[in-house]
Amino acid sequence: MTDFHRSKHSTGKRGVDISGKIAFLEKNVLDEITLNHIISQWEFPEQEVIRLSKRQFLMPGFIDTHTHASQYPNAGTGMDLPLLDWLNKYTFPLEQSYSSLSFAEKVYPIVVNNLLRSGTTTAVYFATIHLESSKYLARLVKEKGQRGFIGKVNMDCNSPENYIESLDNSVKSTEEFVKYVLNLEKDEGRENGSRLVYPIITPRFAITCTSQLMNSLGLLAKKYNMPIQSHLSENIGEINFISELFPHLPDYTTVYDHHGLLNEKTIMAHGIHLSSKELKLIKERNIGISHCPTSNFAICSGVCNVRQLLDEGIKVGLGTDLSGGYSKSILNAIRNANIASRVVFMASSKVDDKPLNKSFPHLTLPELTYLATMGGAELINLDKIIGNFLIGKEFDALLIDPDACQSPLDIFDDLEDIERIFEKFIFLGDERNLKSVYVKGKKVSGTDLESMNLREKELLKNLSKLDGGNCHLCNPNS
Ligand SMILES: O=c1[nH]c(=O)c2nc[nH]c2[nH]1
Ligand SMILES: [Zn+2]
Repeated sequence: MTDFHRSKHSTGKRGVDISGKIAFLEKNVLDEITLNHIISQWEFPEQEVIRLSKRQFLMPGFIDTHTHASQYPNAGTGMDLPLLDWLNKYTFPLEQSYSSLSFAEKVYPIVVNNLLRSGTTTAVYFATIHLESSKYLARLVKEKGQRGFIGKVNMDCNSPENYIESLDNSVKSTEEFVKYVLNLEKDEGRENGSRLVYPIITPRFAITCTSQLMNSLGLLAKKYNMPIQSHLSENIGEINFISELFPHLPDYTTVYDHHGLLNEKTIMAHGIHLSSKELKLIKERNIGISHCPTSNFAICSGVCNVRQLLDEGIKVGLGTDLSGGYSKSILNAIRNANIASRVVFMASSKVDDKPLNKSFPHLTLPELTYLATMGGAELINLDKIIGNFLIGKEFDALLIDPDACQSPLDIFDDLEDIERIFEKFIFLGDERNLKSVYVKGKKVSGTDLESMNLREKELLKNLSKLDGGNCHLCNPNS
């Protein structure tokens, strides 16, 4: 039996307390007598105990360390071109549409709802260059109860004429955006735990930012002690263009360093084609790499050697990189990170030297799970607050139901233990298995009825075959 509890009433110690923090953990609660003992010991009301069924379990929420909310409408399309052509043909024209706030109002709620539904409790977002639409995304993330880092994108060169900012405007509107996001939670005392939404400085990449803009953004990040995100070493054409633009600097990583953009709060997406000198600099500056394998495969950017990054002691998290990556789901990123690590191994070994039937250094299930949770928390410097279930951390969690209605997992009772069920969820599961999604102790999404609005319920009812499974939709009496 596994139970947890959330109390709103008392300041006494609780499973998950009123500020959404984990107040205690108890092991081996195997019968009602022990449970009742714990209930009275911790003084919480019986009706607030949530009992998990035999095979249900909790895991930390997923952290998507790199995604473009604005590119969501393109997800699943446009995979026929490499990065720079892909940006020009598909991505910039879509992003330009967010000059209209009403376009953002149509798209962004769908993005945030869908990421939450996929178990992404924290997302690090790129918006677009547009101030009002970016502010709207930050408001929305907070309203929906997701944890988020929101970046107003900066681009003042090498960009389409209808999707570019002046240097002056870019810096001014970024500072306004930062102040706006910082003020969103101004009235909510920090005794309620960490904030939910943070601004993040977002030079798109060194191709679309002048030296003056990058310098100014580095100073702004310093002034407000803010994180920074960008793209690094994703594609060979991109790297060649960088060396044409910055011939006086030795490599791509140094370009960012030279402009004051690398520190322990910097997240760089991709980092596929890095030299050993660049790896050394990345380690020295303690920046994190967001590994985006779905995108790396989809637009043929390359295969990132995550084992090497980890061996160098570099922080790594996972990113979906919508819409270079076609999937919004971190489960999908985990699966592609697994494949990428095997591709790296197979490409680097002669089958004669290292027979594939011996153990090989692909990423393991614990490592993949780590990248999707604690690894991400380290990148965003929230590793003391979220990422696992230590006492005192905030409860960002997924309640997984392997037996959910129309679950893609088949469980064979005679064969399974919890490790196998967990592995099956990671490789076969999807949002149908996410019964509840919690951020800071509050349920923000999930398949159970209470968390859905009417439209969502109708939609799910239509999708469901009403085949007598065990969810409320299939079986209203259950
Ligand atoms: O995958 C990517 N998506 C983008 O939108 C982008 N912009 C610069 N570099 C990029 N890479
Ligand atoms: Zn990206």
